Amino acid sequence: MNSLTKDNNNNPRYLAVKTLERISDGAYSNLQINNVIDSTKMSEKDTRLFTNIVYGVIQHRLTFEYYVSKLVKHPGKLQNWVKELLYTAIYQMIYLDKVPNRAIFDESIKIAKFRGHDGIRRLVTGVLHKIDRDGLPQITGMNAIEKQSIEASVPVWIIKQLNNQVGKAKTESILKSINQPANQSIRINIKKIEKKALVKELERIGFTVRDSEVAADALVLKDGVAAHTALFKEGFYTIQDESAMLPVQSMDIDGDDYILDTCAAPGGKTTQIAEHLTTGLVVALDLHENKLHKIMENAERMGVSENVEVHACDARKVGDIYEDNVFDKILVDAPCSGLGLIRRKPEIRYEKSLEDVEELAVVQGGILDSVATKVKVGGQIVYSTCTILNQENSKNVKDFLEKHPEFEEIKVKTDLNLQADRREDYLKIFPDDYGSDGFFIAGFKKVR
Ligand SMILES: C[S@@+](CC[C@H](N)C(=O)[O-])C[C@H]1O[C@@H](n2cnc3c(N)ncnc32)[C@H](O)[C@@H]1O
Repeated sequence: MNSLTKDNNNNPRYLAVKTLERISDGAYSNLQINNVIDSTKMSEKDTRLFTNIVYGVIQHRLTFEYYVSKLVKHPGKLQNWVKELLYTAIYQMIYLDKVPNRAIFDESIKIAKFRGHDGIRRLVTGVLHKIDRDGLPQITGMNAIEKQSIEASVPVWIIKQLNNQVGKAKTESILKSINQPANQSIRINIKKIEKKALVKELERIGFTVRDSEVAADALVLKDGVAAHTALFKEGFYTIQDESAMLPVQSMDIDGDDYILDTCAAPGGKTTQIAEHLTTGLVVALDLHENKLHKIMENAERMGVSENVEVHACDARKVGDIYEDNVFDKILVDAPCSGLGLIRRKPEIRYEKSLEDVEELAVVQGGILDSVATKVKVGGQIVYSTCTILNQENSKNVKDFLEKHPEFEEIKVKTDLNLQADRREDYLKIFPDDYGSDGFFIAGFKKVR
């Protein structure tokens, strides 16, 4: 175990507290975590512990805030880093079976002493010993939704929306599933390698590999980091959630199609489209010019750059650039609140509000309206989001069909025929359905 030195550069618990302070000030968790991993010399084991603690505390933040509010006399007066330190200790005590409480206490008290003064050391020691002696405080004295919110660490407004839209039992099941670890899934580059051969290679270098229940070209990996292999660098696969593979699957692409991908960065779906093209082209747009290089980098790594063109453009203004009726297919993988990614990006739940959801729905509707004239008669638009609330999903489908009688909704098909007996044409995947991200996909055909 690391002991605290003056710079603490390699101590996973100390770094976790610092990283959590930055994230609670608004920094992105994945960027902060990657920065710390890249700029320090932690062992693989300590890197895993560091990442685990940071994500774990973010996932359970509301629960831990509640506990600390009951365990100290003046929670409002605690400095941020002391709160984060207590949360990291509580997380380890509850969720990390292999770490003995004694080690958690010693390390946490050392950090308290190093960063604070004797009073803080005494406070941290007192809180941890109280938990050890009496257990964690009961979550009581509030209504059922507030209790659910604290237990699952999900804001009340999200629970209320879900209760109204999918019912209490489904909401409960979603809440239970979102604090589980996310799957590590990859999409096979069908232009470069067959599934059987890739599985063999991955197993040879130590991965445990299984088929996905969601997407035929996906594999779910354990026991290694998919982004660190030569196979990844050489473009034999890319890292993508299983549900995120479904919008392109539903597009039924022909090799010579001319396709518009309106919200394309970092290019997960652009490269998937390009893998199906021979002489065809996918035009990938994104509002942010500085993100375009990511799309091309991915296309080059995957060996499909000849079939990809990129432009910076607000998708609500495609009318200024493209003629009407030119594209065979259009993908609108819209900017959204991302609530379907709650497992992979745990802080999303605290950052988004109902107002954001409503504002994003207006942007999404604007993009759909703007691309409607650009697809050929007989062509298709696929609309997708990685969120699970109706405002950004089925409501947009309904509004689009009302405004655009020249389109008909078509049933979304997937390679593995998911939810084949559903009543709706669109496909909704919730995070508890298969353990993949929540996603929404709808398809429209231009009939006149
Ligand atoms: C859900 S992400 C796209 C993910 C991408 N399709 C993939 O599979 O890798 C949405 C993207 O839309 C971009 N965006 C946001 N507003 C936009 C707009 N008005 N026009 C075009 N792109 C936009 C964002 O920069 C972001 O990269």
